[in-house]
Amino acid sequence: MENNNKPAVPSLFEWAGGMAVFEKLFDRFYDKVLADDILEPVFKHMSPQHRLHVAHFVAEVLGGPKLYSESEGSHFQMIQKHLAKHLTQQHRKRWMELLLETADQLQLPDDPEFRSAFLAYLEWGTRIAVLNSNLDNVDEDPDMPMPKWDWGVPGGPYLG
Ligand code: HEM
Repeated sequence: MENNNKPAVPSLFEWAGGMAVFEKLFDRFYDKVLADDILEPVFKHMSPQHRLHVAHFVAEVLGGPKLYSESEGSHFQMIQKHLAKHLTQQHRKRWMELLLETADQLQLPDDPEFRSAFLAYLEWGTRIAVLNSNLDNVDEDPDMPMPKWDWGVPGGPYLG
């Protein structure tokens, strides 16, 4: 029988703390990127909106509002932004390292359930970014939907 008293499972976006958390996370992160020897050359020409767009993209993937796809871009456009950037595993690893360091500094939830899902998405997304960055074009539907990431095997946060 269905248990109607079960609390609703929050999205990863809600559990992380909402949009202000994502905007601050990527703002601090790109400050670090621009001060980093390995990543600065890759990002030195990024637009002033870049950090906000990436924050909104990731927030949307994790269950947040559709700010990115409804007014800033699309999954297809995001893929296009990485084409021919010739990213390496060294770039990707430093990107991951700085983002996770920032997440710790801003005290994003550090429960195993949230962090394993968050890390899984970042691993997936950054590896695809590297793959696409070594292509000149991709044969994808321009209307392809945004990816959606959820809690995975744990199914939700540990609520005690
Ligand atoms: C989960 C992983 C990632 C996501 C969600 C993501 C998302 C995005 C988005 C949304 C844009 C477009 C921003 C805009 O509209 O201004 C973008 C552009 C870009 N991304 Fe990523 N990205 C990821 C990983 C990476 C990695 C690992 C690198 C390199 C180490 C990278 C390098 C770039 C570059 C160079 C641009 C173009 C910047 C410019 O406009 O000059 N991305 N990314």
